Amino acid sequence: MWRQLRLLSPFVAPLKSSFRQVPYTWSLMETFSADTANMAEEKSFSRMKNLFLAFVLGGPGSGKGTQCERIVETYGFTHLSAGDLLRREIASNSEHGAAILDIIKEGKIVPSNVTVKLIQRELESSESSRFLIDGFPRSDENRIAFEQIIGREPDLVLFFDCPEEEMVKRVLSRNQGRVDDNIETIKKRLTVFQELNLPVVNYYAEKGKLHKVSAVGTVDEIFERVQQIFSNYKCLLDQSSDENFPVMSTALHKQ
Ligand SMILES: Nc1ncnc2c1ncn2[C@@H]1O[C@H](COP(=O)(O)OP(=O)(O)OP(=O)(O)O)[C@@H](O)[C@H]1O
Ligand SMILES: Nc1ccn([C@@H]2O[C@H](COP(=O)(O)O)[C@@H](O)[C@H]2O)c(=O)n1
Ligand SMILES: [Mg+2]
Repeated sequence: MWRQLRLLSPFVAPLKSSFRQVPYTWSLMETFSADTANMAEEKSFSRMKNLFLAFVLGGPGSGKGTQCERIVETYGFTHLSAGDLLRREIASNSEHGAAILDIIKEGKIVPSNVTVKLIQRELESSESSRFLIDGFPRSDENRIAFEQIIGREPDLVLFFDCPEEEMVKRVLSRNQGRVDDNIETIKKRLTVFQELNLPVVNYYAEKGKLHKVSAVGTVDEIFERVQQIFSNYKCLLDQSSDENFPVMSTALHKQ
């Protein structure tokens, strides 16, 4: 708003003396301001509509991040890990940083508007046209907030299905210094996974968008399963073709 006022100051100055014109000036400025906001919203809406969005779900340690790395290398997606975005907020001492840290330590879910706004910022500021949104949505509330704020649904949802024992083993041997990689927090995260994440998985299964991938086996074996799935999305992916990454089509033609 103040930026708008500054921009309009040359027009406002000659009117200063005329008291009766002030309300008119204000309403003019508010109209300009509202127009600018509407234009930004329309621009964002039209960008969001044309993106290829894949949600990547799975329990803690199921291998989401590992497989996302492979998908990025092969298909040129941009990887947005909701957990990484939240950890970045903590590291940058931002407004919500301390509260986010407490929630992550407890293995709970951060309020959806915080996470969706972080994702929105990345989607809007990137030049990429295809995104993997990893570890999101973690609850129905997450999913609904995304639909409301971003205004659309994903094109596909990958779900890495992994036995609990294997997930615990992988998390405990991850060694990346994460505050939530300890047995107490893992137990809580597994409960949250059962109670809040799985309903989202079921929601997308009912909508026919879910692709369940067995997360048992080597990284290569699992990635082969992922490639099978992506081969069915060739047309849709080509529509979101990224001039900077023509490898997408090549990789899919190799199938
Ligand atoms: N197929 C696999 N076999 C054995 N170890 C694996 C496999 N895939 C990933 N890992 C290892 O398991 C650990 C967890 O993997 P990753 O970080 O990809 O999981 P994640 O689903 O992203 O977990 P989180 O939700 O906690 O972020 C990592 O140390 C990773 O190297
Ligand atoms: N949609 C999300 C995603 C993550 N969190 C919190 O971050 C923790 C770590 O997430 P990873 O995907 O890196 O495992 C997770 O346990 C949650 O506390 C969230 O709140 N919402
Ligand atoms: Mg991860």
